[in-house]
Amino acid sequence: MITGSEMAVVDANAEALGVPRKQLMESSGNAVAETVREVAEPGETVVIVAGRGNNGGDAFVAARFLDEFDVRVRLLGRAETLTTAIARENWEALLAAEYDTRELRDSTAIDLGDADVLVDAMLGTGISGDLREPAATAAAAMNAADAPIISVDVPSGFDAETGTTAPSAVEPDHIITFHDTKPGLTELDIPVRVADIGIPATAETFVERGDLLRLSRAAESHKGDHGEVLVIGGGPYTGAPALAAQAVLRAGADLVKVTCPTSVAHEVQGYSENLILYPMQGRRLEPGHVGPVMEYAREHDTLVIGPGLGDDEETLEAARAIIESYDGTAVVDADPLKIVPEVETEADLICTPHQGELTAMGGKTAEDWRERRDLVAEFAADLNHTLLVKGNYDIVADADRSRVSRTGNPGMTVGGTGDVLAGVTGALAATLDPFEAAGVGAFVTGRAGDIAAETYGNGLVATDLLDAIPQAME
Ligand SMILES: NC(=O)C1=CN([C@@H]2O[C@H](COP(=O)(O)OP(=O)(O)OC[C@H]3O[C@@H](n4cnc5c(N)ncnc54)[C@H](O)[C@@H]3O)[C@@H](O)[C@H]2O)[C@H](O)CC1
Ligand SMILES: [K+]
Repeated sequence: MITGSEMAVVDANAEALGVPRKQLMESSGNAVAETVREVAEPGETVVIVAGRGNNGGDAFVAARFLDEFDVRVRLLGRAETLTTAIARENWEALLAAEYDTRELRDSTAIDLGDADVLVDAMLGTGISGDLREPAATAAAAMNAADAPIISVDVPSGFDAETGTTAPSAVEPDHIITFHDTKPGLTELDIPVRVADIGIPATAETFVERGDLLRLSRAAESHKGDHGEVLVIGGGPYTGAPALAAQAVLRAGADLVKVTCPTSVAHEVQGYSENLILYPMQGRRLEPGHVGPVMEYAREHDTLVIGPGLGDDEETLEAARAIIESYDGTAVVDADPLKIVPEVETEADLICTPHQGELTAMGGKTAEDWRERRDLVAEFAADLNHTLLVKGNYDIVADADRSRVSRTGNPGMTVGGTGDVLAGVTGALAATLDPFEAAGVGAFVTGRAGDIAAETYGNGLVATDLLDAIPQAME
């Protein structure tokens, strides 16, 4: 089962993998035509009611595939109002070949009188709200007609996000849906056929450009609140927390604060005047810092804990206390990763180990990415946290899902790119769920590395990635 918005991601990912939407539409339309052939008898009249988007586009393709079949096809639609280029191209192909197309200007005068079969291609996954005119009147006319109705993808008026049906919706007798069934569709108790439209399986496995659609959706639902992130890092390594914090800002968070030992505060500040510091007395994180750090932590949407902290025993003890008393989303990177398998916490952790850190945590790795993905997924389920395992293919998994991101390049083995990844992921986790944040974080950071490599090749450094993050998120 797949929701309408998830379908849009997969669809755009298919395009990124070289299978453009117009090609998918060709398969969709073919499948619609096949269903019509099953429902209609030779010599009958099939009336297709087409909407303005790609749902209508599917029907235009279907009309072309039905040309050789012994039925009369009449197509009702409004060419000048089509909203997508591929629907328009398929409409124009019908006009050029002189198919029987008719303008549907006024659906109060819709004439379905001689139809033996109706095809409902008005609205698919692109619907928002109840049916508006002229679709509502056309739906009523179709429902009132005697002919069986075939709905394309979903009944027009059905919301593939929530699985709810508008009162004015088309009431079909058959549904031909694409790629996978949609939530609530089978509960309608109408025969549903699912057509394979040639979307590569990896359009759902790989994080690709389509996944960036999640960013605009998150921006809409969070209405201007892009999150506040606290980075807890620094000690033996001074640059790491500063890199992570700058990555947080580049990835679009509203505010970042860094809590780091006073011994490195000056250096962290030196990286950027945009960073706000909460210094902790001393040279490294210690158990005595936990109280005040937790107070800061509660004021933020997400934490990034680990960059540059080091592996001193007391530091790890403090890190453990912080993670155990936190209940939001936290990205855990570098040395504190090794304590994750033993921590008990309400927090949602996104752990970002490289292969070595993964094995130190007790996880397993393999040469083949599919095997590695399965091993990481198993380990994520054991931990009950999200894992983002860095490598030439980054593997992201939580207790029940896994994804693979293929962006990035060998130049990124330079120090500091992991800190950037932790920051980007921490920023994204303020508006996305942890699994999505990890997937998009891996994709965006690798893509920023690819953009940086265009200029610097193998000589790229972590700060080059920072500048490329906004472009990598487009
Ligand atoms: N996902 C895939 O892989 C493929 C899906 N295909 C088909 O495309 C539709 C979705 O197409 P889209 O253009 O996004 O939207 P729709 O055609 O469903 O509708 C958009 C159209 O409708 C107008 N509109 C929105 N809400 C309403 C309303 N409440 N009342 C009236 N009109 C409304 C809006 O303004 C637009 O003009 C999917 O379902 C599949 O059928 C392709 O085949 C490619 C592969
Ligand atoms: K439809």
